[in-house]
This record gives sequence, C-alpha cells and structure tokens, in this order.
Amino acid sequence: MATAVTAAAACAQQVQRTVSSKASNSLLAPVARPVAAFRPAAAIAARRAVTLVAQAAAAPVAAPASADASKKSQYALQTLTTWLLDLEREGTIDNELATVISSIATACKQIGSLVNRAGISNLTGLAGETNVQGEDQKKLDVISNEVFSNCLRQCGRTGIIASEEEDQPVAVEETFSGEYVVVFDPLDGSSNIDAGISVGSIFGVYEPSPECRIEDMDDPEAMMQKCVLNVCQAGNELLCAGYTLYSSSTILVLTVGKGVYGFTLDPLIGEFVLSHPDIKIPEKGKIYSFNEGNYNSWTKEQQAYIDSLKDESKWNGKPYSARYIGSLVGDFHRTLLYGGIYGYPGDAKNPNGKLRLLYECAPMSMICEQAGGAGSTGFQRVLDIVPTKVHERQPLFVGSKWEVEYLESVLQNKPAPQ
Ligand SMILES: O=P(O)(O)OC[C@H]1O[C@](O)(COP(=O)(O)O)[C@@H](O)[C@@H]1O
Repeated sequence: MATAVTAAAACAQQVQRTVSSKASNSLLAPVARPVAAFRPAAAIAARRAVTLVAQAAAAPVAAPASADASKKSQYALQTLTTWLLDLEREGTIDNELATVISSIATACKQIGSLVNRAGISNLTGLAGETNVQGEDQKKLDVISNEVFSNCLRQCGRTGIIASEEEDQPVAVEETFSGEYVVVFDPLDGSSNIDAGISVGSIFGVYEPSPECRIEDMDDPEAMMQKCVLNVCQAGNELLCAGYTLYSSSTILVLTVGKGVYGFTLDPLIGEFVLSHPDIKIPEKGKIYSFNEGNYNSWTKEQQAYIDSLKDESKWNGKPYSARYIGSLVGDFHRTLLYGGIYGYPGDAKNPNGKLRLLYECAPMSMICEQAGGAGSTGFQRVLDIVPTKVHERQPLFVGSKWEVEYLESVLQNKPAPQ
C-alpha cells in the first residue's frame, strides 16, 4: 500500500508539476497567452484522478472479524499471508496447510508473470509434446506444470502431487511433514493463451488418507497404488480448493471450508491483497455459459434446457444472456460474481464431457457450494463422486443454486424449483 500511495503521490506531484508549470507558463503568466491555449478540463480531470487514486489507495478493505482489531493504521492490509495466519490462530487450518497454500500462491505469481509476458518472451505456441489426454501441450502448459510442481515440492508439506498434465500422481521425496495431497490443473484454458485471453490455474488439497501412508519408497508399484488411492478421494473430502485467474487482474479465489475469499495480486508490492471477502453467488442469474457449438451432439433434454433459456415468454420477456470465453476459470469467476450457470455437458462424442473431475469439477464445485451455489453432473452432486481413475471426466453444471436445480429438473423431467 505504502508504495501505491507514494506512487499516487508521485503521480500527483508529476501532474501538479505539469499543471503548475503549464499554468505558470500560460494561465498565470500575465496576459501572455489566450486562455483557450490551455485545456483547463484536462487539469481538472487530472486533479480528480489523483484524488480518486489517493481515496482508493487510502480506503482499507474490510478484513474478517478475526483480523487483529488493533490494526488501526489506514495502511493495514489483509493479505493472503495474514489471512492464513488468522485462520491458523483460530485453529481452522494448521501451519502445514498454510504453507502449502502459500507455495501455491507463489507458483501462481510466477505463472501470472510468465503468462503476462508470453508474447514477448517466445512462450506462446506448442511445446511439441502431448499430455496423457492426447492433447497437444502448449509451451506454457509444460512450464506452468513445472513451476507448480517445484513450488509444491519445495514447501516440504506435500506428500503426493497430481497434475492434469502428468500421467500419474507423484510421491514427493522432499516431504518434511504434513504430507498433504495436492491436485492441480497448472494452466486451464490454455487454448486461449496465444490470443491473450484469460486463463487460470485450479487446485485442490486433500488430507493424506490414513490407511495408505507411503512408507516404503522401495517398491515403486506398491507406492504408485498408494499414490493413486490417496488422490482418488471424493470432492467432499477436500480441505481447500481454489483457482487463480490470469486476466486484467490476477485474482486468487479460495476456500478452506469457511466461505470463499478473493485476493487480487498488487503488482506494486507482489502481494495477494484481500479484495473479495466472503463471496456469495447470487441465488439466481441471467447468464448461461455453454459451448453451444456442441448443441447437436447433446441429449434432447440438454437441448430443451438451453432452448428454454432463450424463450423470453418463460422469463417475463427477458431471455438469458450467453457468455462463453472457453476458459473454465474465466467463465466460472464471472458466474461466481454475477450469478448464472456454467456448464460442460456430456455429448455423443464425450458422454462424460471434457472436464476432469479431480482437477476441475470437484474444486470448482466446492468453491461454488461454499459461496452458496451448487455443483452437479445434472443427476448427482459432483462432490459426492469418488473418482475411479485420476484423469476421470465428468459433466459439470456449476453456478447459482436455483439455476443448477432448474437444469437438473429439465434433465430429469422433474418439476422446476420454486
Ligand atoms: O473448447 P471447448 O470444447 O468449449 O472447451 C473449453 C473448456 O476446456 C477447457 O479449456 C479445459 O481444458 P484444459 O484444462 O485442457 O485447458 C476449459 O477451460 C474450458 O471451459
């Protein structure tokens, strides 16, 4: 914050200097130049801008009740670090989990800066490799995966890490304590990278399952079995879930099971600062986000659902609006803040849809439920599904509670929710 204010002040002085020099040069200099020569409007606007920046910079963001009440300084900041400390103090999380989350935040800062500079550092385009799903990997898919894995290993608090970009989960030799299981999609929506459209990272943290501790590293086969078993946990076992959006801002949104909090990266101080405390998704919303290009391969119930959203006679003459970036994190973040529904149904080609249960569906469903929304396959609560394999796919419908229930009612031919 200090730097933001000094920056604002410096900018103010800069503008002032410009204004005053111009003024001294023109307005105030005795009758030298006609008034028209100098554009007062710009000066007023500049002064207004400076005031707004100073006011914005000075206004502290509300911190959760647990925040240290003694922090009276107007420069007190609730950062991700201090927020995690508050949660540790109140016993909601332990230090190991706080360390894992901090290491994920570090990875996201690194990935954010790489994404921002992709076009000028030859990081766009394909890596020339394919991942376990047979998809051509982008250079930044591979690099983001490496960055995420490094940070999770180096924090010493993870036991197993499983990436959407890797065939198998990996047991972490560097583990020191905690042994948390972390699943992640290092760069979601990467098909948008080269066009500079928003992308994101998604993650989930599980407790290591007690009956399969990874003691004997000597028997790789047995160890791998235990790794997979540890990772294939239902979403309702998640301790923490989150995503980072790399867009006009870099925003980290997460839950540890006590509401959803959003932190915006302040590039001036390199800290995630609390910007969205206790996010609540609207009960209803008028935006739907589906790739309608797949319409013809959808079930007739799925088609009927989308057709109904466009039928204004059902919605007091105002049909739903369609928004689709083609980047789950971007589409989900908008849905979380504005309400509505994001969906990736199964279809004739991919009966289970495209999205991965562990890395995408479960974490987003936990965040949505924690914000008062819902996450469904259309027939089942996503968080109740126990994965049978690490790269399992599931249809996903996530968003405002009423919207998801309405979708389920159409797909299951049930009466619409009240
Ligand atoms: O192009 P489609 O078929 O609409 O798929 C877009 C969806 O696939 C994703 O890109 C997921 O795939 P990746 O994790 O491989 O990027 C989502 O972000 C997005 O919502």
